[in-house]
Amino acid sequence: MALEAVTLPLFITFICTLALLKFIIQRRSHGKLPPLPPSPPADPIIGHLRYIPTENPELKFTEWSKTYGGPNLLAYSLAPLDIFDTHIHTCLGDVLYLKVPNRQIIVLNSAEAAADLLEKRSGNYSDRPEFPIFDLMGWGNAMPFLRYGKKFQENRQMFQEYLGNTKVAGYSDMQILQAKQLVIEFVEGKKDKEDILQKLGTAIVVRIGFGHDMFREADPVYDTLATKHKYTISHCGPVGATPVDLFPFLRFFPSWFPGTLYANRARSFVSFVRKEAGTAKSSFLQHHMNLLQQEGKDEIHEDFEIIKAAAGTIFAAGSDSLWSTLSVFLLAMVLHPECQVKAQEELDRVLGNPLQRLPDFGDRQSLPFVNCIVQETYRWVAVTPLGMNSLQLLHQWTSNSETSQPYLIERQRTMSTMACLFPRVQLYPRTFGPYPGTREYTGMLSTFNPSRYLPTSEGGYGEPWAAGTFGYGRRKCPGRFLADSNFWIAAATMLTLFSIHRAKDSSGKDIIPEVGLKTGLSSHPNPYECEIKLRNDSARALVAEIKAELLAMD
Ligand code: HEM
Repeated sequence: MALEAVTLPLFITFICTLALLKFIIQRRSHGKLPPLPPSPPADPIIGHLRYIPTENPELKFTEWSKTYGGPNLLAYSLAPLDIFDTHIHTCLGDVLYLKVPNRQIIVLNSAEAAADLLEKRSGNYSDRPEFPIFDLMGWGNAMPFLRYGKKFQENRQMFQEYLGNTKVAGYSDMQILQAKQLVIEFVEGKKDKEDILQKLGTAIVVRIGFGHDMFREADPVYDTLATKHKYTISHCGPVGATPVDLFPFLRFFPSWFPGTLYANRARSFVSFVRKEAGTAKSSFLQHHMNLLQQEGKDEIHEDFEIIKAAAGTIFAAGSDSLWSTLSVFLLAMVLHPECQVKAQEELDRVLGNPLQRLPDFGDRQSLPFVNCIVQETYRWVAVTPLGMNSLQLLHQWTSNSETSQPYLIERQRTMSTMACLFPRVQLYPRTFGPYPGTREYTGMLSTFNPSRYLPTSEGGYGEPWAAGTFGYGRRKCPGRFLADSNFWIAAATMLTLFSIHRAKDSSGKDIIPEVGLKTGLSSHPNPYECEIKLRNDSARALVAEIKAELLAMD
């Protein structure tokens, strides 16, 4: 008893001394370390939670960057300071530090800052944080949400094999056919333009992922996919920022508990993609299932789940992103008829005037201005798969602490790159040299100007393609070759055949759409109106040929 009376206080004193020593050592070592990147004022405990808007947070980040952001000196330890020129002090801030409960965020506001970390040190910045909301939806095995490790690398390999540049070249006939179907749907005018664009985005990835060919008219698989997917994208909240993401324990609480709304919506989402998909034609799913069977693995094997998740990812990551990109393209054409005219002059030179044929992939090199429109669409309003609302998927730091001058970044400080802010970096004189005229960046309203990429001898600014459309480093979009070729052929075909006009109001005046993005799992332009008409008689004749070709295939 007496011994216990002595040992307990001794033990408590020992523990307290250890804790005190640890605290002193940490304070000392942190004293020597550089500070965190600059940060706007925050609340105690909840940090910036109250100040990060759920709608278009990227605009707030831009505003904060101007006031609080620090220069991109993350590369300090990789390169000598003189790589930064004298404009550095006048630049908008490249790097911001934000804190919300359970998560610390480094916002990289420029392509250089993003490349410095996510590309040059991608070995360290390729992890992902946990996304409980997607676990609940049954997407825990889907590549975008996988932690960096063996499973991720195996997934990545599967994607690269099926969606690599050479493999995608083999899908060109199917992509051209889908672009033709898109044309006919516009000419028939039976459906809303967004439904037509969504169907194109879906048809291609469903064919590649699951081997299902979508019919032009009602298709039960498509109808289920479209309805359920629309529900999901509009009900799951901002990725990585729902209450359930920030406080994972909420998923275990009953539905009436505040904050569990997202979890309940997610629970009600079934992984319908896997059930609905047919596997009749050669596809990603069929190819990998055959491989599993050859290895003697049956349907309850863990690898089977991984393959189903990968095929589901092709659909989820690929369909909306193409749909949104096409919608942004039409919006740009409505707002900038001068770009349309210039592209059509180029198309007429290559395809004949009157038109002799539709464009195909072999024409891409001969159509520089069409290519500029494609690249400017990516830059102007950035869309990301799975709707990061211009925030790319969070990259997470893997090792213990990063002490690169002048900022300290520790483990669990989650990296978030901002696609929407990459355009802004192009205003920096230090990046691309001085420009004529003043160009003010105002978020996503920045000027749509495809000529910026043309050489100065042709009246352009000679800018390189904007960085970051498909992400950075080891998590860069594996579907980028497919996405880019899908978008290119659809855009080139539409420009060849159609003129895209502003709709008129009741008094006959042009309706000029406003540019804005929806927030949710998918970043999509706000609804806008436009008129799509055949451009001339030769376009009409080509459409009649396409119709006959498609009818013969039915
Ligand atoms: C215009 C269309 C598309 C755009 C703009 C786009 C863009 C992106 C971006 C920005 C990321 C995040 C990269 C990062 O974390 O650094 C990403 C990831 C991803 N994308 Fe795409 N993407 C598109 C189409 C597609 C398509 C068609 C597919 C599949 C067929 C696809 C599959 C994926 C996957 C699986 C990931 C996750 C990669 C990982 O976590 O390692 N994407 N995409």
